[in-house]
Amino acid sequence: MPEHHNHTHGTQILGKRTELYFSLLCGLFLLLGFILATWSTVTPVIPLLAYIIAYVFGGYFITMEAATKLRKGLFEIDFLMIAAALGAAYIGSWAEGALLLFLFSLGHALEHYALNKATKSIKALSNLSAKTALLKNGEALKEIPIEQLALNDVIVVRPHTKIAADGVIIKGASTVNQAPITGESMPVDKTAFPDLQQIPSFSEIDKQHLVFSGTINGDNALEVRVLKLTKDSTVSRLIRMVNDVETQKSPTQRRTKKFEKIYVPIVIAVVTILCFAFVIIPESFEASLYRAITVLVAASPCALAISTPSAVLSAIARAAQRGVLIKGGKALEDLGSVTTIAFDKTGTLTEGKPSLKEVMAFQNFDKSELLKLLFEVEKLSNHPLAKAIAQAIKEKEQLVSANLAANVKAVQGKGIQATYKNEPVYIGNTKLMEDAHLTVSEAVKNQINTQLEAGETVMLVGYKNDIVGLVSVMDVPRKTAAKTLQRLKKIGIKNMIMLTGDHERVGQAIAQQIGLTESRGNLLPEDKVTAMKTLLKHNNKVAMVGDGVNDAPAMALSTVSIAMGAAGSDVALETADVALMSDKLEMLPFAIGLSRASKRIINQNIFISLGVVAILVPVTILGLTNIGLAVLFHEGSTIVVVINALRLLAYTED
Ligand SMILES: Nc1ncnc2c1ncn2[C@@H]1O[C@H](COP(=O)(O)OP(=O)(O)OP(=O)(O)O)[C@@H](O)[C@H]1O
Ligand SMILES: [Zn+2]
Repeated sequence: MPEHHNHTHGTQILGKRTELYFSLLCGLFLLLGFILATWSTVTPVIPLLAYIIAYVFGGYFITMEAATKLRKGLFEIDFLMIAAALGAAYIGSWAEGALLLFLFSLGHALEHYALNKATKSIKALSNLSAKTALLKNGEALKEIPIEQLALNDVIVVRPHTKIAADGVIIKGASTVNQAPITGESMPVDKTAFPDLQQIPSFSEIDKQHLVFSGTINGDNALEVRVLKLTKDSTVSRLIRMVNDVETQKSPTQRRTKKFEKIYVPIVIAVVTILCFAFVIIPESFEASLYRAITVLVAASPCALAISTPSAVLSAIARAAQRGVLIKGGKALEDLGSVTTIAFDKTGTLTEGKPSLKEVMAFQNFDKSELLKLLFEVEKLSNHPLAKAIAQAIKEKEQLVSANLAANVKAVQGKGIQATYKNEPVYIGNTKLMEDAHLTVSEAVKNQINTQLEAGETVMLVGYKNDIVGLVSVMDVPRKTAAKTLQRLKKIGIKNMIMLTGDHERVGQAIAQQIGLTESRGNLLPEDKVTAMKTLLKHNNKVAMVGDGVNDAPAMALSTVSIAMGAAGSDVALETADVALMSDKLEMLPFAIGLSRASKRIINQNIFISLGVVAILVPVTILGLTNIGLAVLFHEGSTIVVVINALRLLAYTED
């Protein structure tokens, strides 16, 4: 029953650990009672008194929980435990009853302690943020609480201090330790945004100019323009999301819960029947009751209840330490069971920062005019191809923006349309030209093929009813891509498929270089959806790794969506099931390996919990053990299961 492990009912008079102290006090009075009872000269009333006090301390929290649940009409483990303890008292086995309450409450206090430990690394995130910021006001600096920061405020970040807000660097260059958010241990180089006149929105700025609240500045001072309020910062949202994660149940958790719903009433029924065993077999009512209570203890599915949530939480905590946000038990279990992964190409398997290869003018169109057109139009688009083209031309030609382009509209999977000097312009693939009723001549087609042959991504430029030029770029695979895919294969991923909007041939070339099993090109976003549907039909569970640029619909459809570089992308962070905060593809085998390990541990835990019950129940029914041993094994398995789950906190890839 995961709920009762997540919060405590009743008093907290001894602070956060009241539950633990109460349990220890219970144990203390139990011991006292035991000593007094064996000390023959005292009257039996005195040890009894000690046992009663032990009952009060041991039973307090359990009774509170049982009562809350009873009010909701739920009979759960706590209720069973109270019944067992009261029954033990009735038959005069006060010591055993007190032992039961002691171990049960200790077990639970330890569970809570363990779970707190698991959530601690996540909760530590909330301590990440700086408390104050150095606000720059003209030349004056003023220290203010971060909550008072407003958008577009400029703050100064001194060397080796925490960055107090999400924003863009406007002055200075430094290295920043982003480990708290992305899990990357290497500091990242950051520079000022080049064009302070026109600062785009947060998610359109290249990450080398962005800083995040909670990360740590290196050797040089920075000036940062605040682009997000404290409550909306990446770290605040991370904390919020991780807190939500705890309340989402995994499929196994739901299944065990369902099982308990049927199982617990059966236990109650069997135990009730056992109370009347004396009717059939020659024994006293007390003997029957004793057996019934022992069976009750043995049959309680306490370990089962804690086995999955403790593993899920430990795994999520471990992932968070490495900059991987897994949003709940379902995502974790799905990720642990996929054997098929679909990848987006641009920005996922490739760097996403293509270099400009060729700019070619046709039809006597002036080349420098073509360059200018490309720069003006592409700088208005935030597609990675557009960014690369605009940036490269700008640097090469030393262009400054003249704002000659307007009305930019992205045509998904095809390119963009806009106006340049008030005339319609189209930049994109052949499909886009066809849509615009521009005929692609044989000569142009041949030129496209030449470029494709070299592995370049080709785009055409249609302007004033003519195809006036061609531009090609080349994106390179991430350095770690090939190795990562190899590792994925090793841990059991069978199908790795690339879904790209780029030309089939470019896709094939990249796929071969890095070792994908399959590549599909020329896909519009809706084709990616269709491809995903087909994959799901054949493989049942499919993960999709992407950046959300043109693959959001396909990602949404996948069993488990994985966003890369989520630290800079609001949408990806919010919508993906798993977010790799860093841009590091190599975190994928870690995340999947961890998920698989969790699945294994969950299965082991369920096996242990059910196994102990399966052995203990017949043994107790046959009267082969006493209540003390039943208590020891029952609570022992709970503790074993929790410790097994905690191993995930130390998970590393082999
Ligand atoms: N802003 C743009 N400027 C020029 N061409 C574009 C632009 N956006 C898209 N295109 C053209 O449309 C094609 C498909 O784009 P899309 O965004 O679907 O995929 P992609 O970025 O090439 O690859 P992936 O699907 O792997 O991310 C591109 O290959 C390019 O030819
Ligand atoms: Zn429990």
